[in-house]
Amino acid sequence: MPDAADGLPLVLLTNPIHPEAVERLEAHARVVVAPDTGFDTLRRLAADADGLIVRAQLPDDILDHAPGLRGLVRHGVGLDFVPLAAATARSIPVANLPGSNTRAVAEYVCAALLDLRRGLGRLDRSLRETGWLPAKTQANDRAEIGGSTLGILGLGEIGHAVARIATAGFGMRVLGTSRSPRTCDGLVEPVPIETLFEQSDAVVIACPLTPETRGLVGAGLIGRMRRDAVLINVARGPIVEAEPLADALEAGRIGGAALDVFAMQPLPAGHRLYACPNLLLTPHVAGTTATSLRTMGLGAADLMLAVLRGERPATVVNPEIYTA
Ligand SMILES: NC(=O)C1=CN([C@@H]2O[C@H](COP(=O)(O)OP(=O)(O)OC[C@H]3O[C@@H](n4cnc5c(N)ncnc54)[C@H](OP(=O)(O)O)[C@@H]3O)[C@@H](O)[C@H]2O)C=CC1
Ligand SMILES: O=C(O)C(=O)CO
Repeated sequence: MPDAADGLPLVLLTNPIHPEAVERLEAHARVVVAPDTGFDTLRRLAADADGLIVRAQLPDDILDHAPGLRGLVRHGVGLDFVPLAAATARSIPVANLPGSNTRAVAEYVCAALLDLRRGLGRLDRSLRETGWLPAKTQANDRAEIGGSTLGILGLGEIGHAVARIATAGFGMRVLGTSRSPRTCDGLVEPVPIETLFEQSDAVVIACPLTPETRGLVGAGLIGRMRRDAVLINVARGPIVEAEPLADALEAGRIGGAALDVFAMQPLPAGHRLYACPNLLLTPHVAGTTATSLRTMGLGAADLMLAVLRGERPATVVNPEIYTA
């Protein structure tokens, strides 16, 4: 592995990662954790970096500030956090960790679906704040999940995992829309996106953020949802337009929603979404469990060490740099 001035290459982490992963990296590299993820901080620290492990959005021009960078590794799946085209133009390998947090996200989807349907959080707050009210005023008037219809937009790792649990665990009918025709081993009925929104009791967004998916779920599709249907977004905030969603929730035109991701993260204080009824908000944690953090950390460390040894990382997403 080529040496930096003090004998070891420098790996910059945008955020802390699992301690075992840091230990693995430190056997071969110096590790620096950014004190914050402000773009100026990341640009400044990138100046000396040989490798960058990414858990936060990077500025588009980060590579202009990282003359010695030899590889970018995404601690997770979504590639919208990294300037992929710029890295490819500079022949810098980019790798990610497909499947590393799939189960965590699928379990989150189930938790959100159950809470939106059964209202455990709401009932807990009511019991503590108001006391024990007559059962009929507290009863959940929503249908059971079993036998209802789930719609999944994006039938990749997460979509497939959710479909498996929904069919085997809940006995749901599952509809799906994806870029390539997919049935997830026959578990999913492929349908056009309009049908997905019209016929589903719950819609899960599980596709990447791309130019095609940005703003895809707007007033048109939200307006097609059934009155008691719920929307769960675990993918990326900009795929779902916040204003028409807030309008629909406030007017009671849909049954509820759960959002783990937002166009602006952190979701700014005072944002309209905080006041919407029947809305569960979580701070981009669907893919984060003790299990997935260890898997992602060790996976990212191994990919980075491969890059620093001059090897092609196993999950490189811009393989064309090796053939050009
Ligand atoms: N909230 C969180 O903590 C997490 C969020 N995520 C987000 O979830 C996304 C999906 O993750 P994952 O399932 O692991 O990724 P995958 O790449 O396995 O799956 C994404 C799927 O979306 C499909 N897709 C792409 N474009 C469209 C489109 N325009 N319309 C419909 N489907 C489309 C892809 O189709 P095709 O197969 O044809 O390419 C693919 O099947 C990630 O990109 C990331 O942004 C991921 C992990 C954690
Ligand atoms: O893996 C991803 O894309 C995530 O969003 C995890 O935080």
